[in-house]
Amino acid sequence: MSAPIDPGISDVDAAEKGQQQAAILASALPFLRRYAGDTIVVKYGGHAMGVDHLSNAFGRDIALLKLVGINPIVVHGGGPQINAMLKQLNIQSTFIDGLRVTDQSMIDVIEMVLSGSVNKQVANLINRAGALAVGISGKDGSLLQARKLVRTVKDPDSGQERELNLGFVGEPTKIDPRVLYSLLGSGLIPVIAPVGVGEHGETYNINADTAAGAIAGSVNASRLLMLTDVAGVLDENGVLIPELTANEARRRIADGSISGGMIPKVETCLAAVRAGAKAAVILDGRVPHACLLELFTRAGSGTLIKAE
Ligand SMILES: Nc1ncnc2c1ncn2[C@@H]1O[C@H](COP(=O)(O)OP(=O)(O)O)[C@@H](O)[C@H]1O
Ligand SMILES: CC(=O)N[C@@H](CCC(=O)OP(=O)(O)O)C(=O)O
Repeated sequence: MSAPIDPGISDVDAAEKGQQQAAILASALPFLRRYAGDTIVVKYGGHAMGVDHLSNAFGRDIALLKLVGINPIVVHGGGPQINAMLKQLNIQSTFIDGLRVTDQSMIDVIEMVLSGSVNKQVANLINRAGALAVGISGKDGSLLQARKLVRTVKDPDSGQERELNLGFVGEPTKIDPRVLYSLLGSGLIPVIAPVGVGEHGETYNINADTAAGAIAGSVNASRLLMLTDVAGVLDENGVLIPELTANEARRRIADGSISGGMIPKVETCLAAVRAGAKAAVILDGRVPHACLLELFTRAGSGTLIKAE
């Protein structure tokens, strides 16, 4: 009998461990069959990006999905990275309902951070894990077409509607998915920065959740996974809500128990399932291998928002 490779592990232990690993792999079979050939859009959040062991696990998850015959498309954020760059440049920014008010002095910086450093870092994470990812901006191939987002609020005193000026914040008007199909058809993984292009070639800053939802709808993704820095949507006592209907989501946004950055996330999930995605999940990006846990185990996690 040959000696075990690791002197600390006996042959019996190694065989047992091998059996366990094989059983785990085999238990993924029904899930692999369910998603084979499907397109899955993953929103990779700014906060979930900052930690090395989590981002390496994310890169490996996406590479693994591709290598088992699923088509992942990654849309990334970069809010914290934009904050850091604006701070270095002494530019203040404010948020309204989770959206960064974006003036002329910021839009070039935001485009540089999102389409430049962050986009390439995310693609590189996946490439290092053994699959081939290509980083593009939403402007490439006119993928993410947009117009200025108009938000109105009711003035509490007069009761009249008034327009908020969010500057160069865009909302998607049309997705041209040809560049995505071209990359997917060549066995590549698209990694998209949430920067949109207007009718006259102008650049728009699009919330990454919103961009991911619009893209998921346009390619009829079977799942939209939104990785973030909390367990999912929490109720007023901080307890995870495992499943959310459209009505309950709207009620919770109106009563303020869903606020800030969670608003675009939930609105996006609702819009994505309305537009054709079969389900959307808000997931805890602080958990290593959150994507694999969600797709390949019965445990699942986070908050599921389903088509009604
Ligand atoms: N009901 C809620 N459940 C969970 N998080 C919420 C809720 N309401 C507001 N939030 C806030 O939304 C944040 C997630 O949004 P955001 O910071 O934009 O995430 P990301 O950077 O991952 O896109 C949470 O960290 C939390 O502070
Ligand atoms: C309009 C708007 O708010 N755009 C976002 C784009 C990046 C983003 O959404 O990043 P996270 O997913 O990391 O939050 C911003 O400027 O921060």
